[in-house]
Amino acid sequence: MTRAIVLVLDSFGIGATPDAADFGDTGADTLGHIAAACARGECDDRGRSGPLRLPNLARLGLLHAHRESTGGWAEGVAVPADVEGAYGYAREVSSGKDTPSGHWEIAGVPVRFAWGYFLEKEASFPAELIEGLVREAGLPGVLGDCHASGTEIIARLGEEHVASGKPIVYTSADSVFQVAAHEEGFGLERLYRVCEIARELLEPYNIGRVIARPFTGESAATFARTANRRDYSVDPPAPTVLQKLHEAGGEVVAIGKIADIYAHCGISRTVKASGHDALFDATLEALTQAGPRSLIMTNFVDFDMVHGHRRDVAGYAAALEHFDGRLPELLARLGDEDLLILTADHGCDPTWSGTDHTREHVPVLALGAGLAAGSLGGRETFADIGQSLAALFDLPPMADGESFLAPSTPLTGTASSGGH
Ligand SMILES: O=P(O)(O)O[C@H]1O[C@H](CO)[C@@H](O)[C@H]1O
Ligand SMILES: [Mn+2]
Ligand SMILES: [Mn+2]
Repeated sequence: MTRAIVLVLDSFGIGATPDAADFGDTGADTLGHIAAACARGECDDRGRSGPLRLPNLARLGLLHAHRESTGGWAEGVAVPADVEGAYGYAREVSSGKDTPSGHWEIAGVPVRFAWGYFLEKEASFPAELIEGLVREAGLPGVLGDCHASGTEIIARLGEEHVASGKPIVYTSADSVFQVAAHEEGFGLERLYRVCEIARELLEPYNIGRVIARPFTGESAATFARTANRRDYSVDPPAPTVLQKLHEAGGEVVAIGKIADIYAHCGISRTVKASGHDALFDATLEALTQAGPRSLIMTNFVDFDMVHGHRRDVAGYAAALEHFDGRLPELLARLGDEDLLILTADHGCDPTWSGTDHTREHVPVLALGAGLAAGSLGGRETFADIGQSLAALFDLPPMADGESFLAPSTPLTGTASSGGH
């Protein structure tokens, strides 16, 4: 029985990386700044109050990992006497601080090439791209064509979109082309079709993702994005550990956005769920069903999408506390040979300027598979996770990363005994 559960807390950074200055992110610290705001009483909102409480993540070593990353304890958060997990922090070698780069690097494949970006804040897209999209998708035109926050732009242009039938196109500091349209007025399937056409037209521009952003509501005051978001990613540049495991006969269960992020490469089964409770429930259910050689990977997107990008500090704190509160349910279901890894794909410091991601270390919290409790230190790349998974599943080593699983763990013995 060799099973791994990888939970990606989307955007949960634990302190700026050495190269953060290249991204304008010197001093960013998603966990540290949320903790400090809570300690100052600034997050007494929506049913939560006081210092940040993360007892279960702390037992796994989160606070120790954050201290190793930043040099200081997260303010006001209770530090446990004993840490039960192996903990560390990892820096990113990929060129970007976007979601696909982070996830692919976690799976052992860093993105060393430079993505294309739309850098202009206004009139962001080349005229021939928009002309092609209007022509091929039969559109009356487009709105937006700028850098924007997705919630702000539907409040600003949503009514004009509904009246005109022109979809809203926008981008950000990430390598993305996003299309927002009303789910009923414009039509969900039509929006997906527009995105598929855009995906093809964007081929020369080296853009990582096209994202469909459907919304509902009657007016600017009530427009709200729905769970029918869909991401159209390019394929990872090389086979990830998900693909290696899948091809070797293992089962890869992708929960939430995971399948979209990996462009459906190396996925055995996709489980869609919306909201952290549903994602957590789906993860528990998948673990109950998981066969002897399986990887369950879940992306908890709301940390990023609902709180990080929205610069909603109290909401981020509450979401972390809620996630932490559910962790014991998962820990209780883990077998001795199971490996649990908690990590993140980039930062999105909700106290930072703008609305974009922040270049940060991510936590690497690991439990099980014979790992001793204690520090894994600073890891040179997120790919150490992918390399560890390759070792766990007795796959050929990945080109990048160093495994943190000791060669003498019981699992290596299981693997070499030919049990699978
Ligand atoms: O502001 P919204 O639409 O949430 O967009 C954000 O989500 C995108 C993909 O994660 C990022 O590139 C960022 O721009
Ligand atoms: Mn992300
Ligand atoms: Mn994001």
